Amino acid sequence: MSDKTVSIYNLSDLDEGQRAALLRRTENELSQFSELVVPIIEDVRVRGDAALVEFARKFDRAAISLSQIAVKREEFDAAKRLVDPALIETLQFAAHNIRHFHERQLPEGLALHETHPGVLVGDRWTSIDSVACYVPRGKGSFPSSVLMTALPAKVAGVSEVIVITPPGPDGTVDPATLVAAEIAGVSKVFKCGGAQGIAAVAYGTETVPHCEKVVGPGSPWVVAAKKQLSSIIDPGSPAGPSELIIFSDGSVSADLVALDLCVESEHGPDSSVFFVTTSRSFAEEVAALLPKYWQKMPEGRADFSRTVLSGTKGGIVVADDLSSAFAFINDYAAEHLALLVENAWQYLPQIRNAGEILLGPYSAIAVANFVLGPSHVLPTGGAAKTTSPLSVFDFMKRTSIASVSKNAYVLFAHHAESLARYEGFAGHANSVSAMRDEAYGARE
Ligand SMILES: NC(=O)c1ccc[n+]([C@@H]2O[C@H](COP(=O)([O-])OP(=O)(O)OC[C@H]3O[C@@H](n4cnc5c(N)ncnc54)[C@H](O)[C@@H]3O)[C@@H](O)[C@H]2O)c1
Ligand SMILES: N[C@H](CO)Cc1c[nH]c[nH+]1
Ligand SMILES: [Zn+2]
Repeated sequence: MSDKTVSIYNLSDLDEGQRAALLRRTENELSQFSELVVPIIEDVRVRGDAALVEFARKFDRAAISLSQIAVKREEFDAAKRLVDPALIETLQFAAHNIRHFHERQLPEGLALHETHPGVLVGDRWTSIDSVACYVPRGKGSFPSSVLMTALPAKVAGVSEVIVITPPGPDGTVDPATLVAAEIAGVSKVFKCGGAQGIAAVAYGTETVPHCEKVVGPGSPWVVAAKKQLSSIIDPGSPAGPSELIIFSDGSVSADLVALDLCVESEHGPDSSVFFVTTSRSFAEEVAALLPKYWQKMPEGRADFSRTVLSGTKGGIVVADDLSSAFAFINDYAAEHLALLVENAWQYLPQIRNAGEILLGPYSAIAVANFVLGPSHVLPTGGAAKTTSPLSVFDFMKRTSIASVSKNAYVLFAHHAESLARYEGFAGHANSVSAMRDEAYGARE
């Protein structure tokens, strides 16, 4: 047991520096990881599979051989025998909801509008060619993350979807992760995690194919490697250590708030979890309840939660009024935001920045993490200010399409020539004027 106590901050007592420190996440402090991943990445670039085998031994304590990097058919079959059928049913339930949610997101393949007679402009959406889904395995296993990344990619139509994940010390992939991959229609799974896994899909190795993009959550090693390799592979939006802000006006029980504070704080000491409220007495009530719920958790997880909630990356924030509470929430731009209040819809207009907003106690954070439908891979580290949750759009690209008829060309050529001459582009101007003359000629 530990004597750590939950941090309680009075927002109005904080100076600018202290407030800014609360908004900072582990992910924003990547410098030590950024340096350490450089030799790992370089080694994978130069030595490929041989480096992956060595790093699996060093960082995952897994003695795998070159021929064991790619998961074999027999390993999928063995995994299915090992996983409880009830859990397989749950994975199928989650997959159904995730697939359904993302199918509804799909844009029209080709959407054109006539802006002038004879002028069609619009967008064509096509899928990207290949993607690697990173599935973590350091402080737990994440079959749910397979579904939350691979299914949107599959729905988007990506033809090559692979999974990379660290091997366990026995050299195997977590069995439920393999079952989830099969449910998602992914047959290529590779045993490589951390920075070395990201380098493998960026450069390609003898066994691991190069991919156009890598998505999925991961430890700071993964996040730092993605940043480092962003000119070689599209690293997607950041998905670092889990984050949660709970807001409550006191209209639900303090127990409910305390229980949900334990949710994302149990991921690891690098997670960030805050409870924001305007009531000091409610804050103290929630803080006093936390030890009761830590006792109901395994010591390792309880210790992560205590560390987060009693440190500087978590705790309870007491605001003087609702407007300063929501100002903090919007500045923070949390990955997950839970409104634990009776009438949650009333607060929705106050929130501009969050990866997801869970309205009311039944739209529970744990339900959203696993089975609701929207992907649990959401922007972390404050990126929710400018980026969106993982969706089919991460696996598709938009191409502008335009078609101008001969008759419509005359008007457009006239205006294009004006701008071309103003900007000093004679080649541009000549090309439209010559073509316009030809079009005029054709009309006369
Ligand atoms: N944002 C999301 O959607 C989401 C979802 C699930 C999990 N998460 C987060 O993902 C993270 C998962 O992290 P994790 O650690 O459990 O798994 P991980 O697979 O991301 O990291 C483990 C790997 O890191 C590498 N590593 C560990 N120590 C190292 C060292 N000293 N030097 C070099 N490499 C080293 C190893 O390769 C190891 O396999 C957690 O922070 C969790 O909060 C986020
Ligand atoms: N909290 C993670 C996303 O931030 C999702 C997850 C998976 N398993 C447990 N939690
Ligand atoms: Zn979680």
